[in-house]
Amino acid sequence: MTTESIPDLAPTTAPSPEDRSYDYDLLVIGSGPGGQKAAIAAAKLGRRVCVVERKHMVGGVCVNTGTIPSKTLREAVMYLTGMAQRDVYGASYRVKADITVQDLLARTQHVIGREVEVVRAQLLRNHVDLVSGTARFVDPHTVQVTGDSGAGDALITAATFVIATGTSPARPAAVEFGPRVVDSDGVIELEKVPSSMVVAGAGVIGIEYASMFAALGTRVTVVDKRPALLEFCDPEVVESLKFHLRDLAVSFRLGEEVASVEANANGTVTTLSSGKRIPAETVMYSAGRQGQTASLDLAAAGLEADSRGRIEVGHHYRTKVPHIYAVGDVIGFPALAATSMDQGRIAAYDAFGEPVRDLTALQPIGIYTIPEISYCGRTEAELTADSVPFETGVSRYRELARGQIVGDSYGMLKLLVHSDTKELLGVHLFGTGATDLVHIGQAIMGCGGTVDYLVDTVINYPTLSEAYKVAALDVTNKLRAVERFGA
Ligand SMILES: Cc1cc2nc3c(=O)[nH]c(=O)nc-3n(C[C@H](O)[C@H](O)[C@H](O)COP(=O)(O)OP(=O)(O)OC[C@H]3O[C@@H](n4cnc5c(N)ncnc54)[C@H](O)[C@@H]3O)c2cc1C
Ligand SMILES: NC(=O)c1ccc[n+]([C@@H]2O[C@H](COP(=O)([O-])OP(=O)(O)OC[C@H]3O[C@@H](n4cnc5c(N)ncnc54)[C@H](O)[C@@H]3O)[C@@H](O)[C@H]2O)c1
Repeated sequence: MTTESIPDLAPTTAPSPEDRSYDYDLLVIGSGPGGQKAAIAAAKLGRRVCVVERKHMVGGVCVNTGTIPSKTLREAVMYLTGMAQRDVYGASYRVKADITVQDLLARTQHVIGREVEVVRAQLLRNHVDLVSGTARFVDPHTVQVTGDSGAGDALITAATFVIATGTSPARPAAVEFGPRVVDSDGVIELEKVPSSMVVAGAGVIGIEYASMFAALGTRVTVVDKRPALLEFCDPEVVESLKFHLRDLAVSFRLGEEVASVEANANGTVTTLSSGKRIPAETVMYSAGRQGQTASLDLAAAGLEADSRGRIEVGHHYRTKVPHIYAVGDVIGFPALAATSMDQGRIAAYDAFGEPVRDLTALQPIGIYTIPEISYCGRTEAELTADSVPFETGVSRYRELARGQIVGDSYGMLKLLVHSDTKELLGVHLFGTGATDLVHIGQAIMGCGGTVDYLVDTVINYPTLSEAYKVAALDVTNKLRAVERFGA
């Protein structure tokens, strides 16, 4: 939550590096992407930095329960099911016939372990102290750290603070969670791949896990109270995703609310507000997240959180208490790992008077469904609402040599181009490599480039990047046709 109401204070309120009146120049609470980058940025400025994190959570939600486990699980699913190769070797192609949770977890645990080591090593070599435990404010310059091992509490003082405590899954009071009813933390600890599953809440988390389980052969029913899926994305792309998921036996119950979930030893029954009852072996709840601020005693620091546990910040992520910053998921939208990292870096620079630029408005979105989705810039609906004249250019992977080689016949790239200036306004991708490929379009848009750049640029062959060239020529042909027909 960023707001204009918090004053943009400058210059820094932090003491000089020589001032030793506090234990640290910066104390960071939480070691997820936001906290890590804040700590390292401050350490690079020669500051004395400490990070407080729970023993089993080094690397944050990102490494332990969120981004990294889910994306590694997806990779394991893609490999073991042979999903990406079925266009080439046939619909019955599998790398392994009976995929167990152990098969999937082997890869996930390996990657998590390595990532935790990377985080520890980076903090260590930058001389950042990592203190194990849960932090709670005692006053605006002091936290009490309760050790995980039951060791006594420690009081640590600091001149400045970055709160990067992230979020945890929101758990409705009416739903009893257990072995059969899990949230996104519990789904990576299931004992077996369920034969059927209800996914309650089709945000990004819900739809990514729905894709993975559907690929594993689970019969998935997706329920969401919103009438449309991923409504911020290009509707054509979302339609393609739904087509693919339906092909994997996913059912959609959109515009429907989960009223209650009953679980027993045999399975679960999810009741919707419309009265429908859906039986399934497992239910995964992914109906939003809650800021992890309850344990912080924010009032002792002069702060408060909203009803969803989020902290309000102003320019450069400063809270209303000038020496305390908040970054990452705990401040709300967009709640992404990459954004959190940059917010952490910017907050640390601001705290210590280092000149820093704001993030550019052009933010990429990457959704790791099967197949994956990515976009950057404007959507057709936004441009139409703003009366911006535009033309589209489309490239289908099935017409690219690399698309045939990798066996992706469904992928597509769509460019949105200003009809008069030829400026690139948006890029939307669906299919193999979408989350990487989007950055070509982002770079062109970031530099104010036009579609002519793509027309005049030679692109390696055979690559999926060639989709940009094909789509650019498509737009240009359409624009030329308007001129020709108009004349
Ligand atoms: C299932 C899932 C999949 C995701 N996939 C993606 C993705 O593909 N791409 C993407 O960009 N983002 C993804 N995200 C979001 C991404 O994980 C977050 O945006 C990112 O982790 C937020 O970073 P953060 O800095 O806010 O800290 P977090 O990673 O949220 O970590 C916060 C840390 O603070 C610690 N903490 C909390 N309170 C205290 C306290 N009082 N004392 C000490 N420590 C404390 C916690 O233990 C935790 O380790 C996903 C999230 C989930 C849940
Ligand atoms: N690839 C990525 O970038 C990625 C992946 C996963 C998560 N994330 C981040 O994590 C955040 C949280 O994701 P999320 O999916 O948990 O939250 P969300 O708030 O985006 O989605 C929750 C969904 O649950 C629905 N819902 C809530 N209560 C319901 C009910 N009773 N019945 C039916 N539907 C209900 C809502 O309508 C909403 O669509 C995202 O906003 C995103 O920033 C990002």
